[in-house]
Amino acid sequence: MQFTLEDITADEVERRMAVYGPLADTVRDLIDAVIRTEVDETVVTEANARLTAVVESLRANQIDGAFGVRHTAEGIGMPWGNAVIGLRNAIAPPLQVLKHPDGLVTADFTLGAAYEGPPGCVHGGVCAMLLDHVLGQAGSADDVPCYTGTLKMRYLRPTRLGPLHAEAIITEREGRKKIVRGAISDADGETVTAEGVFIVPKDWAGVMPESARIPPR
Ligand SMILES: CCCCCCCCCCCCCC(=O)SCCNC(=O)CCNC(=O)[C@H](O)C(C)(C)COP(=O)(O)OP(=O)(O)OC[C@H]1O[C@@H](n2cnc3c(N)ncnc32)[C@H](O)[C@@H]1OP(=O)(O)O
Repeated sequence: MQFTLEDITADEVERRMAVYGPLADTVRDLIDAVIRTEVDETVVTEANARLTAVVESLRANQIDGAFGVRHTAEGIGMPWGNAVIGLRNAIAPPLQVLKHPDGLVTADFTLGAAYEGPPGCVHGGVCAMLLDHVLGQAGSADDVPCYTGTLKMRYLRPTRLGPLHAEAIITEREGRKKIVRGAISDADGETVTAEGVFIVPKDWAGVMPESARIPPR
C-alpha cells in the first residue's frame, strides 16, 4: 500500500479537475436518473445502447487496476478514486472535507436516491462508510496518517435522505492509537454517532512520503 508521486504542477491539477470533475458529476446525475426514470422502456433501451458506446470509448485507454492515492511534489493530494471524496468517482457523494485549526473536520453534503436503505433514508452502511472516512481524516488531521482499527456506530434514529452534516475530531491519543469521535447530523440534530480506534501504521513514514502529508481537500 503506497502513495504515488505524480510530478505535475498545481495548474495541471486544476486543469485535470476541470476535465474529470464534470464527467463524474454527469455520471452521478446518470445514476440518480437511472433509479428515478419513468420514461418509456424503448427510451431506456436506447439510452443503454448509447451509454455502452460511451463506456467503450473511455475504455480505449485505461490504467490497470484502481486509481491509487496520488500526490504532487508540492503535497497536493489527488485521491480521485476514493469512495467518499473521489473527484473521479461517481459513487462518491463526493464529500468536501474541511479541516479546521482546532483539528475538527467537517463536511456538508446531500445524499439522494443512490444512497437509500430504508425507504427515504440513508443506508446504514453508507453512514458507516462516510463516518469511517470523516473520522479517518480527523485522525490524520495532524498529518500523521492512520488506518481504521475499530469503528463503533450508534444509529440514534433514521437518517433521512437530503442535506446532512458530518464532523469528527481526535479526542484521545495513546501511543500509535488515536480515539476519534464524530457524528452525522440533519437539521434536527445527530442521527448517527461513531467512535473509532485509528492506528498509525508502524512504518508510516515509508507508507506516506513527506510531500504527501497534506490531506486532500
Ligand atoms: C495524498 C494525501 C492523501 C492523504 C489521505 C489522508 C486521509 C485519508 C483518510 C481516509 C480514512 C479512511 C479509513 C480507512 O478506510 S482505512 C482502511 C480500513 N482499515 C484497514 O484496512 C486497516 C487494516 N488493519 C491494519 O492495517 C492493522 O491491523 C493496523 C494498522 C490497524 C494495526 O496493526 P499494527 O500491527 O500496527 O498493530 P499492533 O498489533 O502493533 O497494535 C498497536 C496497538 O493498536 C491496538 N490495535 C491493533 N489493532 C487494533 C484494532 N483493529 N482495533 C483496535 N485496536 C487495535 C493494539 O492493541 C495496540 O494497542 P496497545 O496494546 O499498544 O495499547
